[in-house]
Amino acid sequence: MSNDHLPIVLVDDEENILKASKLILLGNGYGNVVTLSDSRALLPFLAEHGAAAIVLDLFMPHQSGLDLLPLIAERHPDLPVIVMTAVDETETAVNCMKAGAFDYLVKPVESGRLLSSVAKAREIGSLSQELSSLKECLLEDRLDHPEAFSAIVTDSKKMRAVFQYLEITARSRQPILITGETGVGKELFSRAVHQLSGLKGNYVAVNVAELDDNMFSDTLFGHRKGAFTGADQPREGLIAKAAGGTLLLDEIGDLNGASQIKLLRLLQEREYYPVGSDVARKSEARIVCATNRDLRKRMEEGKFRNDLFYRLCTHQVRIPPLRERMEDIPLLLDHFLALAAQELERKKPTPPAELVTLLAVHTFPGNVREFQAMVFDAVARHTGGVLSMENFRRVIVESGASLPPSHPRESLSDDPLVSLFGRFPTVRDVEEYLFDEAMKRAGGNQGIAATMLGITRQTLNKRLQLRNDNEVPS
Ligand SMILES: Nc1ncnc2c1ncn2[C@@H]1O[C@H](COP(=O)(O)OP(=O)(O)OP(=O)(O)O)[C@@H](O)[C@H]1O
Repeated sequence: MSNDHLPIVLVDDEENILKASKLILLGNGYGNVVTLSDSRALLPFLAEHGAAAIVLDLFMPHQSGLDLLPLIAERHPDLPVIVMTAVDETETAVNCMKAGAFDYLVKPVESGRLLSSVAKAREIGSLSQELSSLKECLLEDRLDHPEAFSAIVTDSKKMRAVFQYLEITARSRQPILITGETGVGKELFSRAVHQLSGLKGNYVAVNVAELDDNMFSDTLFGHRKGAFTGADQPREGLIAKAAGGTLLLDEIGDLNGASQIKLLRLLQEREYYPVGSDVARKSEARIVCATNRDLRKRMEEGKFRNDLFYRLCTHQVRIPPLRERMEDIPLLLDHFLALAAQELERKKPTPPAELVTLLAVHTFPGNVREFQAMVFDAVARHTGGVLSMENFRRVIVESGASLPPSHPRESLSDDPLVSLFGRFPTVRDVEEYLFDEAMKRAGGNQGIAATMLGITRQTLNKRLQLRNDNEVPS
């Protein structure tokens, strides 16, 4: 749960300082700032309302900041406290930090310094609260809003952990990065994040891989009338369209370099300039990014900026590929059979009992999207009775059940056969593998290899001969 709705609490016995600090914060987008001139009111206030961060004076009558610090740390361990004092002594500063202070500012405090400290404190506080909630949720295996995930058909524990993580992080103002191979359902997750966020504005999605830098600025930031030739009318960008809502930047791993800098600025400053305008606009849209690329690899290749990656990955989820959650196959099969039957206006066919076993040997490089297409095609070809396995068999054999290049065989080490052959092997695959292996270990001696294989030398010789004859010369 994000702490954005909670107040920033300023505690100081000097009214002037309270007023000045409050004005600085209000003028910079902090809508909820509470001032307390009597330090004794702080703990009861926190117990009733909570806070996103506290700015605390040290020397106050009745209850000093130094007395309060350990009490706050004990009762509200995730709450960051910024100490703001006239005492410029290293020893005091060290004592405060030891007692749990998040930062130490010496009066008079420059407004930029106060703002950056409060912004950091709020961010850290939010993350630490999220972490505590996440631990709690995982320990209790709890899901508070299962309805947000109703479009995602699954029976997988890995997916449930992703749901739990998103429940906690969806309300934060930080961007969320959703990664996963093509067709795993990233768009569905992005919609679930929007629903969970409680934001009332629009959900807007855009594929940024298709945009060059000019188009990126124009599409996201909009333009002023007359900003460039042909700009006869002003254009509202997608950030404005998604104000108070969510903007999904899909295929973020393919975003061009120049636009990456603009996006980083947008995320850091939360403001942007429409094309042709020098008046900054506040961005009120929550950003979700999705990609099927490996962003770390893109960084190593120099195609994705490090600073943008680290800005995006505060909240990051990886949606597991279908082959890592084969327990989803029966549910998805049933779901897509019903969907296909409804769409094609026919009776939902009954799948043969062995179909799930056949599907389990496939590695689904196109993930759920591929599976959905397979089922729809089978239902379209279905002529009555029990659903034919033939269509599924053909697709699996034709695909060679090969893995996408980004996922090498080692990643499937939990299934030794798939790990060895890249798919569930045919008898012929196994036979050829065994013959080659035996010949290798026997140093090319057919007699020894035949003994190892438990067949006669003649049989081995015949099989090898046959294979050589069938091999297409390269
Ligand atoms: N768990 C699921 N339950 C039901 N439908 C799903 C599930 N996962 C994916 N789908 C369906 O599979 C299709 C592909 O999903 P989606 O477009 O969200 O994938 P993606 O991860 O965004 O892919 P890409 O990286 O190619 O954009 C959609 O039709 C989606 O509705």
